[in-house]
Amino acid sequence: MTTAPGATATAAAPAPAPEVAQAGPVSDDAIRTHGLTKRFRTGQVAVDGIDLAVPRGAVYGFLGPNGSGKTTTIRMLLGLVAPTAGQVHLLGEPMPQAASRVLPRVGALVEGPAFQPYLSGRANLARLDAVDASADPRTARARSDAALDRVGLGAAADKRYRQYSLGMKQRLGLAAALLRPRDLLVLDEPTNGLDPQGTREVRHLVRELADAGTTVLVSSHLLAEIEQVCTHVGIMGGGRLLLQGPRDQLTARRGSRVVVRTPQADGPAALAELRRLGLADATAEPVAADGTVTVSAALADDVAGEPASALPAPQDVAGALVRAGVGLLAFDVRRPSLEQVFVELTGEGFDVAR
Ligand SMILES: Nc1ncnc2c1ncn2[C@@H]1O[C@H](COP(=O)(O)OP(=O)(O)OP(=O)(O)O)[C@@H](O)[C@H]1O
Repeated sequence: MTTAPGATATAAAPAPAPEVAQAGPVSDDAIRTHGLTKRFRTGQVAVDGIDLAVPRGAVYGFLGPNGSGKTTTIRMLLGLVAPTAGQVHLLGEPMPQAASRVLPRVGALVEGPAFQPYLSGRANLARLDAVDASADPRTARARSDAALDRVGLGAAADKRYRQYSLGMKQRLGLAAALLRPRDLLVLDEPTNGLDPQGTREVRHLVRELADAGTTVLVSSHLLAEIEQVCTHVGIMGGGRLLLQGPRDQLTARRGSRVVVRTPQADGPAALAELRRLGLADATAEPVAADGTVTVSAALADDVAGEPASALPAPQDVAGALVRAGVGLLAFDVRRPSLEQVFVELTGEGFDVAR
């Protein structure tokens, strides 16, 4: 669990060396793992051979229920925990060998060394900034203030850390990750403890950082909270990476349906036409109070068991219905949410603990 937000994992890292030849296989991804595995002494395999691929420039939602292995994976990515097996490349360089070169370019919000409880938020950031050998001490105050403002903590900058709410602590952890420009941000449950407004602000911040060219990996067990900001998604379950890829493709491929509303009299014709077009699972809902009927059918290849090319495009379905004389009051393509995809894949609710 990520309960106590703490300092960045990068705070104590030395300055980046000048150009150094890359070691190991070169990948263009911001994060790449091969067979990454963690077996704890208890015998529990918390992470089970995962191949994570986070393209540069992506906002990668690293999602999964409590206990699915997200935090353990993130700790291995950052070199905070040694993998039992497998490899990690960050920004094209092998970890942990290249840690001193790579980590200064990586901002992280992870459970870790606590902030000093009796120091203010600003003073805590100043401490972290001071151990960064590459940071100019003359501009330390400006850096801390900018980071505090960015996460909405400007007004509480002089309050002691111990008086911060959980949400304020979480924001300070984010501010620490943002003390300097980063190529990659790794945020473990950044919305933990935040109210809906704070959650929206984090989403906004993530989008802003991504627009400025930073790759972001953001973990959450609350899928709906984060999925709207992601370009890519990886879903963990029981230590395995169950699904990974561009967000739109993941929901487009599974369980999309065309949904058509017609006058009641046209319902049977609509149903027949959808079946004739080869769409699976065509069903009609009971007639609504306004005398209309909603008919739907599966549009996705894996549901129909057909290659995608064999299925008509949505606009062709609409055209065929009109040609068949069906009165169209509404025509829609409904994609499932990521949560529905997850439930379909695992047969479990998203919040089920292991
Ligand atoms: N140090 C440890 N020793 C033994 N088992 C551990 C250790 N740390 C984590 N685990 C176990 O490994 C599994 C994965 O935990 P992890 O914290 O990585 O999950 P998570 O997906 O981040 O969950 P959450 O959303 O609750 O933070 C859990 O079953 C957990 O109990």
